[in-house]
Amino acid sequence: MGKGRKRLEKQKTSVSMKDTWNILRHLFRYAKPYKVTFLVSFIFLAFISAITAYLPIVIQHYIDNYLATKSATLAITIRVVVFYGVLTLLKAAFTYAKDYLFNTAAEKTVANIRNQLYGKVVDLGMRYFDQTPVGTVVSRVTNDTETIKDFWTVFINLTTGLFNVISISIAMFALRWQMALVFIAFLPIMMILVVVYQRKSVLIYGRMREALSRLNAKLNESISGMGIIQKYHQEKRLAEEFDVTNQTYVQARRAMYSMNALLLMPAINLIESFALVAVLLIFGYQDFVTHTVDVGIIYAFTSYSRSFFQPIGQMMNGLSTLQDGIVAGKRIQELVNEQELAPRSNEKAGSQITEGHIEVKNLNFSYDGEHQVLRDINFEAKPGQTIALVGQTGSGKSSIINVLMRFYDYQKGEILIDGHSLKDIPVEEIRKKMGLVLQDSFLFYGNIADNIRMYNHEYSDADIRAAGEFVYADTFISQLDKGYQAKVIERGDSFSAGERQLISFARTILRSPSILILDEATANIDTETEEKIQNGLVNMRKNRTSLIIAHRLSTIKDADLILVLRNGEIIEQGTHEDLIAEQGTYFDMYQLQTYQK
Ligand SMILES: Nc1ncnc2c1ncn2[C@@H]1O[C@H](COP(=O)(O)OP(=O)(O)OP(=O)(O)O)[C@@H](O)[C@H]1O
Repeated sequence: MGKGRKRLEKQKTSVSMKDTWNILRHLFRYAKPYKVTFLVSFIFLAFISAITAYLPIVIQHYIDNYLATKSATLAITIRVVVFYGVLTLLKAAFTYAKDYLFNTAAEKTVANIRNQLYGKVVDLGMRYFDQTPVGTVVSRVTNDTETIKDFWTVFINLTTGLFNVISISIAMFALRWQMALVFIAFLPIMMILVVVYQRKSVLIYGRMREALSRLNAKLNESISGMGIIQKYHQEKRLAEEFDVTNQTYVQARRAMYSMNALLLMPAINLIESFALVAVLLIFGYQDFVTHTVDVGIIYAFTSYSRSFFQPIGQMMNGLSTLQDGIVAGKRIQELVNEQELAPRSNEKAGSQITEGHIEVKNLNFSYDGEHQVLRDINFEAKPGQTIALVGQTGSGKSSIINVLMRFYDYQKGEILIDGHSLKDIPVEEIRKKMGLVLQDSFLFYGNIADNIRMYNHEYSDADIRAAGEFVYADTFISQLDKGYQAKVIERGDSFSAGERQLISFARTILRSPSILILDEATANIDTETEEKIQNGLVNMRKNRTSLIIAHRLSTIKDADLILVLRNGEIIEQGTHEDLIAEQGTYFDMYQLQTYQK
């Protein structure tokens, strides 16, 4: 498994308008279960905007109707202060509620995306993992979903800005529509600024992301190849290369901040000041001509100018995050739509495995549809028989197992188990009745007992122990301080390959499969463990059909049938004695191994 060529991740940084809509619709689908929470937070937002627009009117009213006319009493002042204070408190409380609700819903949405992506990943076929680097899959489920979270934050900021612009416009029109028009007149200039910024930022941020991903790739490659780097004194060369990539990234960032320094806040502040100056000029002129300008109104417009233009600045600031979010959303969508699923069965047929009678007829198989890996494979394993697969590396032994276990679909020929096509047997039934032990047995973080029961609590501790004893794993496990409760670190790195395989035997035998499929460990195993493994194997093979990939020919001398493979074809078959007598490839291999010993 996993020997195929990996496809390189394409760095897509721009997305068309049509795709953007599609992606947004897709992202909103994940938010659907939390729509009520989102809606309530938007209602709070509407109230907050209304209060923001209304607060200056309270002051304006007080100035123009009481202060300017010198009719303000202490009672009136206290009433205004209390009213203003209550509104401000309400705004603060609503802001808390809005932020809390919105963030809760956003976090849940992202968690939902992550769960669904993980669900999809474990459903994908091995072909997908052959073609996709692990880092890419990890990045989809972690980084891209994090980017979506930032995307939601910018989304709420944008909505806040929009609500503010609308409510402030209404307030301004209600106070002095002519003045409101002055502000609105500046909007097209703002829009031009937004478009210019957007065009420039797409390029600059694209360059920045690309430089960053190259930086990450360099680091990644260096860490995985550290042994070779140090062995061949490549440190200096790589450090120089890293520096070049690093400089490109720094340059891209410099372009980014000089663009932001120019186009973001300074430009917006300038426009805001122009709008304010225009308003003051018009007010001043009116006052000069008619002597009717109210000071309170000037106050109100001064405070509106800030709340009106600032959100547009925030919006520009968030554009790149939005773009990142869309790109991340696109990748997420691609993964969700990935069709490279694990092979499915014809569930309706629902055939069962009982005896463990395997018939492989004219089997042909290719991983990529181009290179034929198995050609015209034929063999039969009667219930209880042991079949051994031998052959040089790359001859197709693991591929036969991959196909039998339904990790990959086969294209031509047929595999029958107890007379039923393998394609008619539910995958769950295959996984349950066909016990697989791989060369390098994978152990999960936890303890030995959990690794044997595989978190299926139907099995009691006594069952676990019995399985351990049956495969001779018990001897080494009981010598550990905590026995079956001994800790297993990630991948089981604290155990030797042989010990891991023994634990894996126990895991397999506990489920009492009808068929046993075993890829014999090639790793150096001490003779004592080797002996235990062989004894365990003898016990496991009793009364069940076994298919064994053998690297040490001495271990399969008693097999009922030995298949010798070369380039995906069976070139010899028979019992050990038959093949020795034939004096062909098997004979040579056997001689070589015996001689080496
Ligand atoms: N996931 C994959 N995608 C594409 N080609 C693959 C894949 N896995 C194996 N192959 C190719 O299929 C051929 C048979 O490989 P296979 O793993 O079945 O050999 P093997 O006999 O089990 O070898 P070994 O003893 O080294 O494990 C090889 O040419 C190999 O490069």
